[in-house]
Amino acid sequence: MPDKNKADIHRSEQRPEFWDLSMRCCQLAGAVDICFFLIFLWLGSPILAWVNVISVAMYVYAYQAFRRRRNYLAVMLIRIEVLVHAALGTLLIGWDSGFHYFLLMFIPALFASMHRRSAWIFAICLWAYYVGMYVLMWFVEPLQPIAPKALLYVNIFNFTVVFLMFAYLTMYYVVTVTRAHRRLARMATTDPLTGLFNRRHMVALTEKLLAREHREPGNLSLMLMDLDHFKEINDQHGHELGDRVLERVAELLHTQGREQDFVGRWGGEEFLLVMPETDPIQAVAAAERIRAAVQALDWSDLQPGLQVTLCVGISQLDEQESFSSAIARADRALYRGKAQGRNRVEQAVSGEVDPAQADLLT
Ligand SMILES: Nc1nc2c(ncn2[C@@H]2O[C@H](COP(=O)(O)OP(=O)(O)OP(=O)(O)O)[C@@H](O)[C@H]2O)c(=O)[nH]1
Repeated sequence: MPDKNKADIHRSEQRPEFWDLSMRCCQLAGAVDICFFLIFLWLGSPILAWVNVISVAMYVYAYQAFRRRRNYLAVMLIRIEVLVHAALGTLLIGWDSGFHYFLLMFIPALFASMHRRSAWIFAICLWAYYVGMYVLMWFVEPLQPIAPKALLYVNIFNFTVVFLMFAYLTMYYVVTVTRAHRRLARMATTDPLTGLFNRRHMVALTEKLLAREHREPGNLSLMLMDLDHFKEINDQHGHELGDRVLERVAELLHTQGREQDFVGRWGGEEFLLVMPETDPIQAVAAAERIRAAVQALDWSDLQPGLQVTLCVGISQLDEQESFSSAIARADRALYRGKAQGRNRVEQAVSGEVDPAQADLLT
């Protein structure tokens, strides 16, 4: 493939929203030009009517070019159409027709599609073109004038179209940018496989909670969970099936928490459930419920006979204790559960881990 084409395709994959918006512009502009064709036929201005047929053809072609990702060609077609159409409309029926309003639509498009320096150069050229046309029409009479009332209607129509297009495109742009922001925020805070919060976000959420907890101590419980013999599941049935197991367990954990709890993927096959306002008895009961629910999961659709269990380590935040220290205690409890045969819930001992060592674990 020639390098130029490759570069064009590469550019087309950047800022997809802009190209999507450009395709919408083609549809809108094509529809407006069909209206113009009918209006100018009715007003008895056949040259302008047929100019609009050419314009519609150019927009159809530009739209097809966008679909084939030939964005450079499409953008050139649109630019030529708008520049020539505005100039012809103005020359034929006068400045008061308002065809020059369409040139203003270029300004945001230039800055959205080009490097800043090129955009400024084009914007200055556009300004010169606009002012040149205005000055020219001071000295030249329209070549195919229409009745003053008709001119007023054309002006109002053009103004309204540009007004609506600006409003619509701005709204579309804002919606697209907001959606992109949300997508980025979701990607930054969730684990792509399970859809649960990722470790970084869990730390951030819990730290926030801890700040409140240290001001007004309550009962904050941490539940660290780790699937048993997960390496064997991967080794015996494949990594793909291992991923499905993680997804299904994550789904279950997501449904088990209360409204104030939050759950995330802490590591490979480790999960963390943070439970505010939960005393040790409630935490153990919740952990037992989860342990039993995981054990009871039905895997027959994925791998008949598969059995999945997990161990849970629970810790309660001690007064003025750091998050990493509480997690480290839960981790110790968890591995006690592993050592005692797995598929178990274990409670951490208060003050079990030296907070200095605990920092190494998060
Ligand atoms: N399929 C899959 N496997 C993962 C993922 N992340 C980590 N693992 C695997 O999880 C396994 C964890 O194994 P170990 O740490 O030895 O623990 P285990 O086999 O569960 O043993 P115990 O925890 O002692 O019961 C490793 O084989 C990792 O490759 C993942 O996203 N998908």
